[in-house]
Amino acid sequence: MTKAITDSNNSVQKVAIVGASGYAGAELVGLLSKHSHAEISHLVVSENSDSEGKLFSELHGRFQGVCDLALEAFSQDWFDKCAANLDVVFFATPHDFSADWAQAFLDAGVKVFDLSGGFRLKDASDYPKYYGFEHADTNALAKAIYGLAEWEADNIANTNLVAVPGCYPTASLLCLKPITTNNLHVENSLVVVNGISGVSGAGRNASLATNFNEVSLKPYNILQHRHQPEISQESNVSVIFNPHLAPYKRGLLSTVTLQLKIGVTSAQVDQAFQDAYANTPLVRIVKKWPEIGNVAYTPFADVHWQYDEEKHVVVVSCAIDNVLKGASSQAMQCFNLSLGLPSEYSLINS
Ligand SMILES: NC(=O)C1=CN([C@@H]2O[C@H](COP(=O)(O)OP(=O)(O)OC[C@H]3O[C@@H](n4cnc5c(N)ncnc54)[C@H](OP(=O)(O)O)[C@@H]3O)[C@@H](O)[C@H]2O)C=CC1
Ligand SMILES: CC(=O)N[C@@H](CCC(=O)OP(=O)(O)O)C(=O)O
Repeated sequence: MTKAITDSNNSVQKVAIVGASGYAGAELVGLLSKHSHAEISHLVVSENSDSEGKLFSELHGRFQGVCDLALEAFSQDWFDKCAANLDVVFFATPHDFSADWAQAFLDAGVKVFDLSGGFRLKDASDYPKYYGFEHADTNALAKAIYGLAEWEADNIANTNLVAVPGCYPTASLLCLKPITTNNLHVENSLVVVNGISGVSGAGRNASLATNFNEVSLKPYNILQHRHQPEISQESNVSVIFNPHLAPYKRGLLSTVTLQLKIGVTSAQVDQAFQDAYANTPLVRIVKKWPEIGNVAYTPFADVHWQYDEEKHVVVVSCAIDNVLKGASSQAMQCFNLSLGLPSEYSLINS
């Protein structure tokens, strides 16, 4: 049963979205436009963007009449003029932009919700290896809170810097954490995570590799994807991560396989998932294997598992919309938690 959504908070936050011309930023603009505690002050793109000066709704036609603000170009001047009047900024930008600019917004008293990977990894030395740049701000990195909404609600509510999880990590961790936080798995055993994503996961800028005519179904970035250390860090197990790209627009599915300790029963496994998700309206325990078609364009995550008690193997699968639960709607959940609202506020029944 879904819990009632309470709203005793009267504050209205002035927000800016940097990266509003992109896929994740655009979804966020749509969600924030109907949020009763948000007033969109600025929509921002890069300094030399082709989109500067265009109306947001000109670029993303389905938001005509929903948000018709003009896109502004980010620069030091923009920051000096606008940051002090903001309460909140969302970065839906490249990872290095977030790493470079978060502290400046924090110093100006602005809460930061970063949808990129700029603040997700605790070990700064992973940034050159997995992201291709030295992290500019290891102090802020150490303070950032990982924004997996169903698992980190209290920490998210008490920070000014949220690292919103990656899309594959969101689905993978929702599968893994009920098992690993209860220590049901065999320590140091092989944990395999297979992920599959539609092409919107690669962002809006055209590239041959993500051109619809070029994409069939194939693994990519095997044994080197930047989400491997993120999933391992947040599940506390070292995982093998196998991402796949498929020819559809929206949605992502992650299926994980773990070896459980001898003696672990089906009842224990079921209980671990019930304890985690019985009261989380946006994570649905479903009775059949999850389908992308049931979650695409929604903020829901659908989770299902099967345990073989004789082989001690559990397989868990989770489907999400990569741009929503994998990015923008999870950022909204974090924003809600920071305001003391239920994380699903304005995301369901609205
Ligand atoms: N797509 C997805 O499924 C997911 C994306 N994310 C993350 O969200 C972020 C955005 O992703 P996505 O929307 O897909 O990417 P897009 O490529 O679609 O959009 C990127 C946005 O960032 C803006 N931008 C680029 N450089 C700068 C800069 N230097 N200063 C200010 N703005 C800049 C672009 O504006 P313009 O080009 O007009 O200048 C554009 O609005 C990324 O970090 C991504 O990893 C996270 C989870 C899932
Ligand atoms: C299909 C595709 O290319 N997906 C992207 C991941 C999505 C994304 O934008 O990454 P974050 O979740 O880390 O922000 C990739 O594999 O790099």
